[in-house]
Amino acid sequence: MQFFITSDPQNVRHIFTSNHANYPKGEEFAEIFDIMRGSLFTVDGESCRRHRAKVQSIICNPQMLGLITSTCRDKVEKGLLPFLTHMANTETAFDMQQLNTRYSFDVTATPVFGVDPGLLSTAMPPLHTTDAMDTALEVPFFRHTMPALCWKVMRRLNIGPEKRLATAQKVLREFVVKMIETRKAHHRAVDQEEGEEADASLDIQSSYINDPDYADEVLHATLINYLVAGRDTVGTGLSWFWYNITRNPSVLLTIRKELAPIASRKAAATKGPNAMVTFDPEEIKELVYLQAAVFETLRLYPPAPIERKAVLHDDIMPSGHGVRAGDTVLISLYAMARMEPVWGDDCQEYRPERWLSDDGSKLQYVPSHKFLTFSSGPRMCLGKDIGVMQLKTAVANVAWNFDVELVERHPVEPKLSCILQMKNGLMMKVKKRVE
Ligand code: HEM
Repeated sequence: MQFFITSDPQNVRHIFTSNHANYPKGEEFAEIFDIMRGSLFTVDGESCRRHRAKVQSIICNPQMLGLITSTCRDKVEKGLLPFLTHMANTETAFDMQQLNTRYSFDVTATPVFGVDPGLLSTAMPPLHTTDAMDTALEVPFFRHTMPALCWKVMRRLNIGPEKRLATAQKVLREFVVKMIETRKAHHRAVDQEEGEEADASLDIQSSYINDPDYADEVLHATLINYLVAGRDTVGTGLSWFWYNITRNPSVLLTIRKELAPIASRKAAATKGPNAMVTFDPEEIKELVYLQAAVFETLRLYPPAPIERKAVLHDDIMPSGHGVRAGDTVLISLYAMARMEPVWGDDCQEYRPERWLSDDGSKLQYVPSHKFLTFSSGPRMCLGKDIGVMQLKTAVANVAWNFDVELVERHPVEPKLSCILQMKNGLMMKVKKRVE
């Protein structure tokens, strides 16, 4: 098998849009991510169209969007801010990456299962499930880079990284089964109490449980797919955002300037020693600089740093390179963000202004084949607006109420994984901000 590796936006447009039928995810992709096999993430063609339509109808439903938004608001106000207040009062350093994992896991899993896993509660429970998710995305990175025969032999013998992966997959499946059971028990209890009146509360899993297209294995894969789509991307994006802010403090000042008019309207209602101004997702929706700062992080540190496609038929790329049926195409989003022909001389700099019109009042249109962070074409991310809302809400609330600093000499570097986490976490300190 041959790899064709590219970071050329014209090739990307060809692969993801103009000739996308020739570049499916392919059978090997489904094998590499076997924990999600049968879910939208791993399928092509007609099956993909059916899965996508179902996901779209679920997450675009206004009631579901309302639940996702209120979960986000609650987790920020009752989880994230109290935790940071405690860290500020006790002047304790903490791992911001781990905190973001707790936040993004809870905001994702609560609407998916209709049960709050409570990772962001004051008890700070152990992170067995999220650790398992990390492993479930780390080991496939190595599967991408070695001949399939090698990792399949290791899987058969249950040795090396494959042994870790098997354990992680078991933890994840058990978690999903437990959440399904918890929800069913809740439904039964409500039905008994209220007789004929069915439980009208909302969650994503209920839309799948009685659907014959989603038998056990596919149901589990689908629910895990939701967790990965939401938790890994948002959590990772947040960590790199705070890292960028510690290196570019002027961006934080500009974000606060944009938040100030909303904050001053709310300040009168929030007096008291530990009082904080909090921002609802709806209130900050239109803030363009905040959005630009988030996009700039997602450009430089795309949570999913590589895309992989199979080649069905021989083809010629816009760059003039030929690919053959059976080849594999890899696209490095991380490299693309750092290429002068794509983003200009200052491509390595963290500069939210590149996203704004000259007077700074509007976001500029950037085509998705250049800003590939949410993918492009018919397989583009379905949760982009949700993810951006969850990122902006966490950022606005923390940015307004706290000063942040990186613990001195803490080594920040990416981990080798299908998700761009930090290898050593992100050790930070926060101080309660006095205006
Ligand atoms: C910062 C946040 C996010 C980023 C950067 C992101 C990025 C991506 C990327 C790169 C893909 C394509 C994956 C591939 O080609 O294999 C994707 C697909 C997808 N995303 Fe997101 N995502 C984010 C948040 C979310 C959220 C919050 C949800 C759910 C509510 C979501 C739902 C989906 C779904 C369902 C797909 C599959 C589309 C398909 O395969 O046809 N995403 N996302």
